Amino acid sequence: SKKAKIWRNGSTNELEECHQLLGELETHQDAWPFLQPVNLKTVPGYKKIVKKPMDFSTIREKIINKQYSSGEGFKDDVNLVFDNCERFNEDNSEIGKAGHIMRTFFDKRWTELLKR
Ligand SMILES: Cc1ncccc1N[C@@H](C)c1cnc2ccsc2c1
Repeated sequence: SKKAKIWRNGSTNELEECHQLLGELETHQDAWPFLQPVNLKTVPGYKKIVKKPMDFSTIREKIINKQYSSGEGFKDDVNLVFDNCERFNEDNSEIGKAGHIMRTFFDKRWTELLKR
């Protein structure tokens, strides 16, 4: 059978690890642009430019509703948040800068999570 991935704390419950990491993302000081879905009615162009909107509250709902079968699906949605941010926002804008900071933070914690 597929070898169980052993996570940082020895748990094989990777979705619990993802839930904990989501909490760290949500409480990060630079998380504010990503906490709720972008309002497609009030942000001009967003609906057309960003094909698959994603945000931390939607990811939380998906964890709670067991819509992720593995940590990979969680990781892909978190990266979608940051990819959408780069697509729509200038790198040197307030939101663009927050996205780069949050992506760097996530990448570091994700790597730590995958180490024994
Ligand atoms: C992540 C993102 N990308 C593009 C546009 C918006 C957003 N975030 C929303 C919450 C948002 C919506 N409105 C404002 C107004 C000032 S910052 C901010 C942030």
